[in-house]
Amino acid sequence: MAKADPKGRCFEGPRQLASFDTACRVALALAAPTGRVETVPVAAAGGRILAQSIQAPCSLPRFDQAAMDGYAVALGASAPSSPLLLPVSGLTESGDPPTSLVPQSAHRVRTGAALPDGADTVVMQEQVLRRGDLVRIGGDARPGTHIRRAGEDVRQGVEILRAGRELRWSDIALLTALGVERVSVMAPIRIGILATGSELRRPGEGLMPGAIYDSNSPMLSALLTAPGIEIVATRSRDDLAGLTRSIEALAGSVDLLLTSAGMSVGEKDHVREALVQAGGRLEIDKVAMKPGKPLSLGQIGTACFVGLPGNPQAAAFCALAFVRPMMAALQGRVPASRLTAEAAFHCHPRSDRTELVPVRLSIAGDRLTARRSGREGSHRLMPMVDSDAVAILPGRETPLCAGMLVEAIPFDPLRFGNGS
Ligand SMILES: Nc1nc2c(c(=O)[nH]1)N[C@H]1C(S)=C(S)[C@@H](COP(=O)(O)OP(=O)(O)OC[C@H]3O[C@@H](n4cnc5c(N)ncnc54)[C@H](O)[C@@H]3O)O[C@H]1N2
Ligand code: MOO
Repeated sequence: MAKADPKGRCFEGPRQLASFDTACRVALALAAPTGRVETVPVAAAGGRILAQSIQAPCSLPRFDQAAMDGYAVALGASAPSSPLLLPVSGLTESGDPPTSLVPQSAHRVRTGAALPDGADTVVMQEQVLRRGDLVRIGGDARPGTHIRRAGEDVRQGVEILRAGRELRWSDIALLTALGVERVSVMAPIRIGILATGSELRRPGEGLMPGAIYDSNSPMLSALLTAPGIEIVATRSRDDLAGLTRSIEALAGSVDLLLTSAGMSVGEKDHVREALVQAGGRLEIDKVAMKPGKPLSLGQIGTACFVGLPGNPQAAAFCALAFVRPMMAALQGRVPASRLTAEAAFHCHPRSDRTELVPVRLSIAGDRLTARRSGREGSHRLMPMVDSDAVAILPGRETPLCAGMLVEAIPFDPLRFGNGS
């Protein structure tokens, strides 16, 4: 049943503070993989999430080939006991079809050229003496060297890339070398950003006293932009009917709907109510965190809903802690891991809240350290400009001292162990 909140507005949903960890879990649970797939040219697939595992359609190298510019010869099992004088019987350039080695001869080869049939060794050209059509191969030539064997890099039929992997430049090289033209990837995740606030203007629009520029929408777009992510950003004034219409309109066309501001307890903070009027529901209404306490998580139709608080640090840190992992879940991939760093600061976090603080990371020897940046205040932008991660400080009764380990989320995702 719909309940009336203290301001008498009609609103359905939970009203107690969730812990930060609970909110992280709920966020991920709300974001079920969309399962939508499309095929794209391999050259355009960097950063996209592979939808189906791929088996090697052929081997790499495709054929036995020379690993050095030099001479292909047949030495047999052991090195020659004395220098060999051999006539040069042919030449294979890279790209030439394979030929056969004339017995008791040396065959000129370029790096990457098909090894002539019958040859078992390539001697580097720096290690031979050439006189006219003869080469002298020293007794130090080692049989079987400087040959790349067919299939030594990739064997035909083996699984080379697993579904869920974020394709990177090395994968593009591998797939192209194997002759793969198109790959099946997760179709783009659509994100709608709705900045609410009658005070908001765009740079270029006139700014009356008391108004501000909407920096949250471009900030969030920049923070969330990635291959396979489509973002549409709009703006709404602080009126319930307009906000409800904007939420309805966006929710029908996105997988993830983000609103900025309008989450607090002011007369004009209508986002929760607009969401409910538009047919949505809330799972989390407030979170025991600082900044970001008014954060809300829910669902509207098939879209996940994240109501971000308006203060820029609160909006950005909630996007890093909740929205980025939700994007990963919608794409069917594992969210990026947090980092562990040594605190290079001292503070007294609150016992009842998780604090998110901007930090600058640095590497000293084999230690990653996190130094707190800027002054407190979630309206401030400069601490974020001066940082490269947000540290997560769970509520604690005792001070956090320099040298203790803290978890941090880097602003730019670091990717290791890419899911396969
Ligand atoms: N009486 C109370 N007041 C506030 C509380 C509270 O618990 N009781 N919570 C505070 C916290 S914490 C936050 S965070 C903010 C959240 O407020 P809203 O989500 O309702 O956002 P607004 O009040 O509309 O704006 C807050 C702040 O952010 C600026 N803002 C808003 N949108 C943008 C934008 N697109 N770009 C840049 N800056 C934006 C806005 O002008 C305000 O300065 O509420 C506290 N108050
Ligand atoms: O989320 Mo608010 O920014 O804690 O101040």
